[in-house]
Amino acid sequence: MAVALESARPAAAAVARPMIEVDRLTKAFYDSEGDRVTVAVSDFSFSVAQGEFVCIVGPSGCGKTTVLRVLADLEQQLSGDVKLHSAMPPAMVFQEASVLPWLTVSENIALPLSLKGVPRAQQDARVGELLALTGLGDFARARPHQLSGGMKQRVSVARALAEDREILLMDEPFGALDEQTRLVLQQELLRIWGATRKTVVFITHSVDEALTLADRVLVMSPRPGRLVAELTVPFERPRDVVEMRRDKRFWDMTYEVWNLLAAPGEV
Ligand SMILES: Nc1ncnc2c1ncn2[C@@H]1O[C@H](COP(=O)(O)OP(=O)(O)OP(=O)(O)O)[C@@H](O)[C@H]1O
Repeated sequence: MAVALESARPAAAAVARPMIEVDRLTKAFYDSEGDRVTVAVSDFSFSVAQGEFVCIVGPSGCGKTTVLRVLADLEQQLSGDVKLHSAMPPAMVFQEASVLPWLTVSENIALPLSLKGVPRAQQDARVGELLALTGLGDFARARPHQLSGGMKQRVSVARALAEDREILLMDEPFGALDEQTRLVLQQELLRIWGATRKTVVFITHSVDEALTLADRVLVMSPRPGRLVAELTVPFERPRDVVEMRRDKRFWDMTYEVWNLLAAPGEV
């Protein structure tokens, strides 16, 4: 089954229209003989509204990346219904910064545009905007080996934004970074998201990262991943990633999610 892409709907309907609708998704992986090996995700349903930031948390191996790959139309042989109400396929950011070492920061960011044959002047203008948006202005001509891990990941985010796709899929993008860099990039991502209002699905192992970023957190069970709970995150925006850690509700919710992860029940 291929993921269905739809044309964007008229702006009048754009307030809280669903951008992503997943209905009873089940995905199993088979060995070469066709015998079932692993059911990664089972009967998983959720939706994401336009402009919403949703985080998915769950134990290792519960199928989080599989869900993201399904949304990116990278998986075949699944059951259920997956609809993306966007004219363009989603952009993706992975855990490992996927920058090309022989290209400069600007060239890395411009890559999706140059591959599409976008005229050079347009590329330059877009790259200029993205360098400013992601705080990389001083590093336009640097090559990846001259960058820290956090900066490389900024390049990955900038490149994912280059084509201005409506849906951004992020698979543990800050998972390989130290705690302090992670916090800085969470704040940056919140600012970028505030400026662009993409529809974001963000996977993380970190409960506090999910609560820091998301409008809603989906909690998955151990494999086969099912939806255990769906929590609305009450913190007002714009958020300050440090200040919000002084809020008792933040720790109460952290505790609640940890309890769900420790003893998953069915919704
Ligand atoms: N191509 C594949 N072939 C066979 N099994 C696979 C394949 N991809 C994923 N799996 C299995 O599906 C299950 C879910 O994997 P997935 O990577 O989606 O989990 P995850 O929640 O993202 O894990 P983690 O948090 O550790 O990254 C795992 O048991 C994994 O071994």
